[in-house]
Amino acid sequence: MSTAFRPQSGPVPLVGVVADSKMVDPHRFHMAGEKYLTGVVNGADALPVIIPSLPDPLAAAPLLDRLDGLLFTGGYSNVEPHHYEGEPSKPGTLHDTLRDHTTLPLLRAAVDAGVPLLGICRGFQEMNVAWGGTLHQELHETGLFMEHRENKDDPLEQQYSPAHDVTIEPGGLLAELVGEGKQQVNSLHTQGIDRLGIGLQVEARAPDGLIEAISVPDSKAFALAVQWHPEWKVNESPFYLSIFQAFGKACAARAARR
Ligand SMILES: N[C@@H](CCC(=O)NCCCC(=O)O)C(=O)O
Repeated sequence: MSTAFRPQSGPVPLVGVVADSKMVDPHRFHMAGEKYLTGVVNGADALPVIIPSLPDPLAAAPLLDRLDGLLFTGGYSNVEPHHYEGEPSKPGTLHDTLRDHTTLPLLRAAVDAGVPLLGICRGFQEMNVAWGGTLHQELHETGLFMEHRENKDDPLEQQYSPAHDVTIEPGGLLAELVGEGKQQVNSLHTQGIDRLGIGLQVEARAPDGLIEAISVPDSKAFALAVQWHPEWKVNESPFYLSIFQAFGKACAARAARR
């Protein structure tokens, strides 16, 4: 599937994609995974722009004025536990302080401003924390859940292949999109929702009861976050594609109001 942007009727939505901050040799870079960018192009029919996680975070208002949507991506780093009064991370845990400082306030600001947003994996966990929820830091050590991690030694295709069902909860955005019932999703995460954020709605659960998708029911605009990775070969899964298309439709509606 070409990633060349397909012309469409109406103004082209501009979608901000949050960046991970990483040191490459002596310099700090701000990066977003390619599959998120192509997911925005091929799944949401929109133009992606990377939003840096600067030491002095960008002011939200002028940014949100210019954006038609925001994608909060997955990432190997974990939200720092002090953001949810969690126990200190295990030694060697990867964090991204700058990303946390950008995304946690930006999520709230985007909902307040009526900017559509989609959260994926780490972005899903950020939404829960931004709404006052907490995380299990090592799901596999709780004894409460099945294995949700990928095997990093497997080929990527296998890591991102369907791993378990999720049951779509009645009355939410996902139920509107695909109906209640079960959907197959991939699973590449060590952490997960413990206490649900205040005012968030559960959209889907794994067979072990773990919350796998949430939304902000009182948001003026589309505000959904999922623990799995719908950006992975988005055009090859009707379920994954329906999520990005619903997000893209909300972004296009904002663009059309400009
Ligand atoms: N670090 C968190 C979130 C996991 C996550 O986002 N994994 C995907 C990383 C690679 C990608 O962007 O696809 C956790 O471990 O729960």
